[in-house]
Amino acid sequence: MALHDILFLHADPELFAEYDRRFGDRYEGHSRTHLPSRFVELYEAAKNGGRTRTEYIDYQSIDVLLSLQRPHTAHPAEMSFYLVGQAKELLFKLVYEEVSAARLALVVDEADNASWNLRRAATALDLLARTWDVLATISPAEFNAFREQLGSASGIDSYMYRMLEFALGRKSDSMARRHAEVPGVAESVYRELHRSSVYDEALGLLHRRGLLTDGAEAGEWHPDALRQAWVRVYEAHGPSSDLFRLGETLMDLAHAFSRWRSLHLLLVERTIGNKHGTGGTTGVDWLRRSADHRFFPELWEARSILPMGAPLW
Ligand code: HEM
Ligand SMILES: N[C@@H](CC(=O)c1ccccc1NC=O)C(=O)O
Repeated sequence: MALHDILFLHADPELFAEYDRRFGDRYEGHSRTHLPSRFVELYEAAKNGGRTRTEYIDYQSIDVLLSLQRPHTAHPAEMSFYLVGQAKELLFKLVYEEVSAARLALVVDEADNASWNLRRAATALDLLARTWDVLATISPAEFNAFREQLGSASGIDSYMYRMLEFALGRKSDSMARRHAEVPGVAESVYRELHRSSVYDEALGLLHRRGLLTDGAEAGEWHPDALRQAWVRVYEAHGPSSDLFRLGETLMDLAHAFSRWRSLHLLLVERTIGNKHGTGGTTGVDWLRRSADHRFFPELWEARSILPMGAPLW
């Protein structure tokens, strides 16, 4: 069993004592909170008379999940950085799945079912936005202790994040290209790049319901027509309308996403200041521009042109 094998977070002091007895001399350089997973497995198996799994473990592959924490250094703060990064990826996937389900519901004219999925997506994004608080407990010096080991790895290459952006309608050839050479990933990223977004499908529904009537040029809606369509929704429809609820739930999602970006920017500024990013950008300046982006822009812009006075509903 090589010591650089999968490392496992475990709290049982008996386990450490046993490990020390057997491999104490090979322990050097490793955090005392981590042990090779194979060792833990065999130890648990011996203790349980050969039974190594429960239905709980099987149901969510907990053992596999907990064997995937492999920080590259022994610096204690790296485990938090690593785990939060993994947790964010899982949550991006959850948001992506819900957005995909909403897109499908819109294709078949089920606005309320779409809003139901979007509501869950927005709530998961709120949770994602709060995870920055955990990273804010890592001081700049703690982060610098292991930052070099990250090499050129950066969240900018999160393909789950990128697919989510594409599914929401922020398509970018240049961002897709970053994954073009990655087998097993490129296909999914490019499929999402070329698919209609959840916003495209929402606009399709507005069109079929008679709220978006003119302004299509070469298969693209004119932004004026889109702004007017949302103004019509807000003026003529209240909370009892499925289109009103769709508009406001899309807004909840866009709002939560923008909050995630702004809090990321703030966290990065407090942690690395004006240093360049590991992904090759200028860092905070680049993130500031990215934080200005809004999903479903005409929904935001409709706010500026909604007339004063009581609505019609
Ligand atoms: C101390 C922690 C972090 C710092 C200092 C940091 C810093 C940065 C910087 C400087 C960038 C710009 C790209 C670059 O040049 O690297 C970036 C982009 C990005 N980061 Fe982070 N980051 C941190 C944690 C995270 C975590 C945990 C995630 C979650 C997966 C994440 C997700 C992203 C994403 C998705 C982008 C691309 C944003 C976009 O395309 O608009 N970051 N980060
Ligand atoms: N771009 C960051 C590093 C970063 O975000 C990162 C690096 C390696 C693995 C994951 C990362 N971010 C998300 O989890 C930096 O410039 O320090």
